[in-house]
Amino acid sequence: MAHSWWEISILSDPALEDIIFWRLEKFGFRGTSSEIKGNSQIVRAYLPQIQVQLLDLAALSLWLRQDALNMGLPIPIAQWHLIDEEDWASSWKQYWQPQEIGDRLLVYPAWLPVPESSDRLLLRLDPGAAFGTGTHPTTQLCLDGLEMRLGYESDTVIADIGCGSGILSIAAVLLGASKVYAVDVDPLAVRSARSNRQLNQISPERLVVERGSTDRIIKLTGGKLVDGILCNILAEVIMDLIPGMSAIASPKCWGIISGILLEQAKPIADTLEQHDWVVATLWKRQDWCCFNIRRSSLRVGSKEWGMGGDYT
Ligand SMILES: C[S@@+](CC[C@H](N)C(=O)[O-])C[C@H]1O[C@@H](n2cnc3c(N)ncnc32)[C@H](O)[C@@H]1O
Repeated sequence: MAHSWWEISILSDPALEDIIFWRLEKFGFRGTSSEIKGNSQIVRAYLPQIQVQLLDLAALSLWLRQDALNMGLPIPIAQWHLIDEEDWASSWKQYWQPQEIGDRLLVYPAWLPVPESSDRLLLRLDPGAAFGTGTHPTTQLCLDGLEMRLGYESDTVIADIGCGSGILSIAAVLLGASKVYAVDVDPLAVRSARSNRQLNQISPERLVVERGSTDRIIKLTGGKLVDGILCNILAEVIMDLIPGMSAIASPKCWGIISGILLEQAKPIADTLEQHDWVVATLWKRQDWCCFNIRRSSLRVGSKEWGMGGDYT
């Protein structure tokens, strides 16, 4: 039987975009897109019908109303209706266009014809029901960080925790990583990442995609430690995953960690430092931030060698 999906569209002041994305993500919405219409913006997102009750959507709308009032902005107009699986699959696609990210990547919807030539690395993607189209600021921050990291390294083994559509893992391979282990707790994400792996003609040996989290990485690598970690999940989840990240990290491991709102940066940075990570830089885009971290293996007495990030 075909599933039905909620399609929610929210008309608002563009200044509310971040908070709307954040609320939708917390609700589990996927395929989020935004479009500017005059002085306003429309954010659209989709969620399987069975995952949410009508009353929850009304509550979401009240939260958004409260957010707007707190920020002194016009109250957003949220509308929702049910669409069937086929309509869902085609409706959000029309709002998602090819997108250049950083200096080297071009994220390209799978259903568009492949361009004859491009001076960028083509990352073809059909996220299906998974998160990760490249439109979200946190994904973009991670891709920027990855591009910079892999520009200087070769023969790098990477773990992507919470791979979603596989966008970061595939970018890592395109940028030269020798092996990537991608995990996600959501079976739909695993399916999506595997099919995107195939779409980009990457072998299952070079990009391993499995269901799970940090503990699964240890099993997949046979206990070998990784050189780099990508993790773009919400701050609350990252907090719990930090010990697991330390357990899979080699002494020179780096990490690109995002999904963190600016006001959540300090507790996350403190916890990272307690687990022997140095927060080297903090990048921000809109209200979101991304930590570039590395293992604090260079210690002299209790003093660490490394740049402290400004995350207060
Ligand atoms: C915000 S999406 C990121 C997707 C993609 N990596 C990107 O950057 O666009 C977060 C993903 O993390 C997954 N996730 C949530 N908690 C997790 C956990 N404890 N371990 C592994 N994956 C998790 C979710 O299922 C979701 O696919």
